Amino acid sequence: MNAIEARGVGVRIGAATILDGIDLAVAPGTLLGLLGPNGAGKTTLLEVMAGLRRADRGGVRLGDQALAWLDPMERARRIGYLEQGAVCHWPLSVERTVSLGRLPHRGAWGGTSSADAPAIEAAMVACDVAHLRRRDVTTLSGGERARVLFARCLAGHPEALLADEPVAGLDPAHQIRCLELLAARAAAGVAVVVVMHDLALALRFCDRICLLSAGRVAAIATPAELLSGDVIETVYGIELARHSRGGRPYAMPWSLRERNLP
Ligand SMILES: Nc1ncnc2c1ncn2[C@@H]1O[C@H](COP(=O)(O)OP(=O)(O)OP(=O)(O)O)[C@@H](O)[C@H]1O
Repeated sequence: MNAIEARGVGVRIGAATILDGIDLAVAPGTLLGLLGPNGAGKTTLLEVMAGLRRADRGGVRLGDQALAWLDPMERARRIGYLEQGAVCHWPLSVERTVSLGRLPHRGAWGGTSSADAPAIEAAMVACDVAHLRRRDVTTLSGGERARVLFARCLAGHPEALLADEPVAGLDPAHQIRCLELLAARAAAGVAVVVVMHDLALALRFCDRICLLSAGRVAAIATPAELLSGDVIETVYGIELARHSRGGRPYAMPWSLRERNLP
């Protein structure tokens, strides 16, 4: 059974169709990259899959249950959502911020459990922010803050993890570390969806890639399958430089197909 699945999801805003009949199933143990040009609908789809935005058509299933019928606390416990932009509104310490990822596990009376402290510590270590634990999150650099918010998400041990551009703003070492962490969560049985713009990293790390274009699915395939055709070039209007390493094909954006930019 799929851990999380969008079925026929359609979203309209005013007169605009933002998403149109999206079917996307993510099995446990899969790291799925959600890619596509700016404005293709990636964040909108992730918000629908996280239960943060209502679809006008279709819906989302988490395991064998309709997401819309889940109690919000259970939904927060089972789905980890990392929003785009690494925004922290409150001047909390790093450790306290990461501990907020455990809130959905609190009982009706708000009590902590013995699983909280190890989960918080492991998430801080995994995201390389343990040394910042006493710092006020609002004083961190953008990349440090992004890692803290990622740690908050990991600390909740969700069964589906939806991350919107988690590697944006990270240096190359922390980008690789972040994607290795997501791959490790997937290997542990989590269904992971990661929105990204870095084609080379997506092709390198993701098990499958869903390519969105103007609110529709242009392709869902493995990196090798995608690179055996030209759907990536067509969707982005670019030429790729193709390579392979250790038998695994990858590519990087090389040039525009048409020079119609200013
Ligand atoms: N409140 C809104 N009113 C009008 N249009 C909106 C609104 N919210 C989103 N949109 C439009 O919906 C489309 C999809 O937006 P979305 O943020 O999902 O795209 P995206 O693929 O995540 O883009 P990016 O790669 O730039 O982050 C865009 O054209 C955006 O302008």
